[in-house]
Amino acid sequence: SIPLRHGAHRIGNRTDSDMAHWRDYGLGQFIHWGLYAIPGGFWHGQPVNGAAEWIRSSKKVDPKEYDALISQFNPVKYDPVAWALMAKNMGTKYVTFTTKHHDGFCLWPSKYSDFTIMQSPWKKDIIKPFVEAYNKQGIDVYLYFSIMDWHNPDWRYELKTKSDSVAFDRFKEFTKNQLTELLTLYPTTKGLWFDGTWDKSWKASGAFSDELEQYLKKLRPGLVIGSRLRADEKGNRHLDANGRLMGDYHQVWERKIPETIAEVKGYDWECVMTVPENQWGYNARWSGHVKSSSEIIEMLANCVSKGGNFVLNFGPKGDGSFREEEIRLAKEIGNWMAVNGEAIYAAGQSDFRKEDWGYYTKSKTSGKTYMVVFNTPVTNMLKVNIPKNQKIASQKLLGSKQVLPLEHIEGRMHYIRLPGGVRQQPAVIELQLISDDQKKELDVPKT
Ligand SMILES: C[C@@H]1N[C@@H](c2nc3ccccc3[nH]2)[C@H](O)[C@@H]1O
Repeated sequence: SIPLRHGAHRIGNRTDSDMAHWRDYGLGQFIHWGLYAIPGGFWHGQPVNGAAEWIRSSKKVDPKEYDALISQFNPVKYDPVAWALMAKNMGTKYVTFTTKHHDGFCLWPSKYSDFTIMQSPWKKDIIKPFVEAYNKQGIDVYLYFSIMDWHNPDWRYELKTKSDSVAFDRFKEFTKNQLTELLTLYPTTKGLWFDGTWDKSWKASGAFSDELEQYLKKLRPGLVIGSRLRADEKGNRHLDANGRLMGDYHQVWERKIPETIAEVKGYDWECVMTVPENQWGYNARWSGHVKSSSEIIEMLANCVSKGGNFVLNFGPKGDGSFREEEIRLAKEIGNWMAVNGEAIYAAGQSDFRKEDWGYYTKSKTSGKTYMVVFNTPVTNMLKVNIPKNQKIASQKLLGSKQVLPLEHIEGRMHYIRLPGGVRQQPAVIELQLISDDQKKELDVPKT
């Protein structure tokens, strides 16, 4: 292997309890909120193509004109307690919240910037009440932080000259100071979600990104940081020059889900997903396909069946209120999670062969296997191929606890008959399995 000083420092996944807790989340919420929510995808009355939180860049807005949005940021409907309750009712276990997106606007009172919530009419810390409200609901908080910062004059896309490097050295110090602020002001933060690290300047800063990660983890032992922060000294990201993951989980899955379990490569991972096609910040005009709760639940089950977490994004409006579609989605997902959460929470990949009707998950706590059924066959007969030395002791519909008929076909092939009827959401069947020898004991008549 290639000798690396700033490549992966660990072979395999983290084995500590903080990471085990992260692995068990199943369902998370992402929140993108900032100045971009004010224009909401429109500029001078015209819709702007691209993601709403990128409007400054995609519309090539005059920085002074964009930054002047700060004078309009006065979210009178911001209610973190209500936000946290909506998340709780959705069944959310962790939340990732934008402290600073690419535009450089800080939602916390940073001492190192003149472009923060304190310079807006709101004049109060947004993050602190948010963290308190979510923690009160038992939801862990992760802070999103964009390394790329369009507002900071020392930011560079690439380091061409000596003066670029001098400026970028100042920028790296600024970055480290802001991250220290965040971990100090919000000590219950469980992890940092880095973004904006794809440019050449950062790829040339592998050593710094490595030292920064080690510094942050020393400041907060147990902190969870994904693979989007680091670069190795050769400019590789996510995987180092030896193909090893740099970070605690694979953070490449933005708006995409691994097709096969092979693509997961055994790493911890999470998928972050938007409701419309590609809008993270509030956009007044959602064009294209908007996902239904059924589609979102299908993605959630898909991720958990492959050992990952699924994080759904919400983009509050500039005034701090949520749009109707997102409020409805949170409710519908929450209704399903209330009945079927045991198939998602502290669950992961099962050893059953994937079938067309949907996904298997396996609970790490109950040991039970779950069938999350999306595509009911016209026969209502669900194929189940039982792995060697295992038998199904019971098969029940979650919610109704109704025992379903099990028919042996041949060999390890069985059918489970799903009750007919139209369903809006996927049905979940709980399988209680026992090993063959256990079954023999059970079959022996009591003397
Ligand atoms: C989690 C997501 N990451 C940001 C982003 N910017 C991108 C530019 C190019 C390609 C992908 C991107 N994702 C999005 O603005 C959002 O914050």
